Amino acid sequence: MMGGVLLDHFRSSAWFYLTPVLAACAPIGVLRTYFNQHLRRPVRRLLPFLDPFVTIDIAAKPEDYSYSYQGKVKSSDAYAEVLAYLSAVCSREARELRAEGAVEGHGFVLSLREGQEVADEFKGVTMWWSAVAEEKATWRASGRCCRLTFHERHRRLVVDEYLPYVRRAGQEVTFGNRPRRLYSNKKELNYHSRRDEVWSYIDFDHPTTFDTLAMDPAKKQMIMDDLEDFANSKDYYRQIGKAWKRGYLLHGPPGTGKSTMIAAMANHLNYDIYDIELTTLETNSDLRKLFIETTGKSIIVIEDIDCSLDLTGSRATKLPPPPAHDDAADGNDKSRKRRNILTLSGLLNFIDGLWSAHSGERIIVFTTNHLDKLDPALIRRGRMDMHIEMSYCGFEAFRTLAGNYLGVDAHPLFGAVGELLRAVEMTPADVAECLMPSKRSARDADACLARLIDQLKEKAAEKDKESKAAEEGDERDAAKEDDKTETEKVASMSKKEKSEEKKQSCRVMTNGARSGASAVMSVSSSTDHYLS
Ligand SMILES: Nc1ncnc2c1ncn2[C@@H]1O[C@H](COP(=O)(O)OP(=O)(O)OP(=O)(O)O)[C@@H](O)[C@H]1O
Ligand SMILES: [Mg+2]
Repeated sequence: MMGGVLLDHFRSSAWFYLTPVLAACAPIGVLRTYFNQHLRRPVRRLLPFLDPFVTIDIAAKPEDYSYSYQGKVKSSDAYAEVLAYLSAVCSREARELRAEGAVEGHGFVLSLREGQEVADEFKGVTMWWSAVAEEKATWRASGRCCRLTFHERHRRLVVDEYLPYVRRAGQEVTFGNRPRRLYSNKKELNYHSRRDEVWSYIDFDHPTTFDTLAMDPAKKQMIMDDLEDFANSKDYYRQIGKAWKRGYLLHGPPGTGKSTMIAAMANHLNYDIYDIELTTLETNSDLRKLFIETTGKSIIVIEDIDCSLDLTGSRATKLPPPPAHDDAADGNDKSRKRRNILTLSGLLNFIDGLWSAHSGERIIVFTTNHLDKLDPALIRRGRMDMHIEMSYCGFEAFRTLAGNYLGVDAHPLFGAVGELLRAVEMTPADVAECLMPSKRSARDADACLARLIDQLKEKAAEKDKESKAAEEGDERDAAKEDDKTETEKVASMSKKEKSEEKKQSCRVMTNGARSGASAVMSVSSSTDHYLS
């Protein structure tokens, strides 16, 4: 009775139907265990013989779906670099392409449409790239990926050489496709700030080139050669064990073209510029943070370094005087900051400390109007490899400016200008100002050159006046000096006479008071006092 009730209950429950299914599945589990334990390894060994090709997927979105601050999924760097690399290969070979706006700049990136394949040659080995839809696509990510297929025997070549090469080449394509940038540092930094939070940038579109830069042609050529040599010397720097960076110190009076030279350098090498405003930084770690967030192929500039910081003198941390009432609550924080303030040694580390050996080439440029104010440690060779003096306008520099502003290479007034430039000092900025035609449409060379000659003559007259005044001043000083020497002569004569008198009086006294030495001393000292 009891058994019948239980049987009815079992029949009406789910177990009645599940039990046969479970019984049927049991051998599958047993089989799987058996396969894992005994067959998996030999089968894996056999696989390369059956299918010798290996595939690597480079996904559009990284696994961790990192978000940018606007809430968008950040595209994987590697994927963007591979796409940029493949863009050139695709444009040659593929028949069904997709064109997308480049992540940076205004160009297009050509990529494969899904299911398409292109072949790429590397060191005589053929690699196949195809576009596939990723299996793990989610609502967040489009799930596209580039699949690389190659023969098993080229595994090491692909991993060690080909993939790094593809990334590097992709970075170069991306860099080359976008306009150059002028970065400037933001004021508020914290240790965890990302790159876009420490630097802001605008497109750098400065028209200056070495052709339009006015300076001595031989010096200009030397600088251009040096820059090119540096940019092509990656292996050399590795071989000699030096970080791939070079320092240039530009010094000279205001308006001689130091900033213009930096623009010409950036345009010549096609590098970005990072302009660091030191006065906005508080600590050495701020500087380090900025530096770490710079990229290769860049010029890091600190303008007017003598004014930016008190960097002269000792390398020791210079602590500002403590505030009068530093309340306990924020006292710790303040004192921590004060102990870690931006120092000369911090700056030296920035130039050639260990962490300056960042990937990629970097040029560091300092400018100053006062070379003599800088600490020798800061500008010694090796740190600032090349010292470039930007000087007043010479004739060759003037000819460049005349070409730029007036479009003339020769003119009857050039001779007069040349002579005057030899006699007076005028900065290229001032010369350029004179050569700027009042009406841009009509470049009136005669009028501009005549204006320049007038200015130069004015300067020459001023210089004459100054030198005459200086000569007169010198003569007056010399006359004063003569008067002074006369008076001094008289004074010294009377001093001599008086000391003679004193000696005689002493002799008299000594003779008179042979018995007491102290008496002699007192007399002589009172005589001295009198004389003085
Ligand atoms: N060597 C030069 N070649 C061409 N243009 C020049 C040159 N020097 C100066 N100029 C002109 O003068 C302007 C000012 O020059 P620039 O700002 O480069 O001078 P600077 O040496 O950096 O001055 P400062 O020391 O005041 O910063 C430039 O915009 C440019 O038009
Ligand atoms: Mg300047």
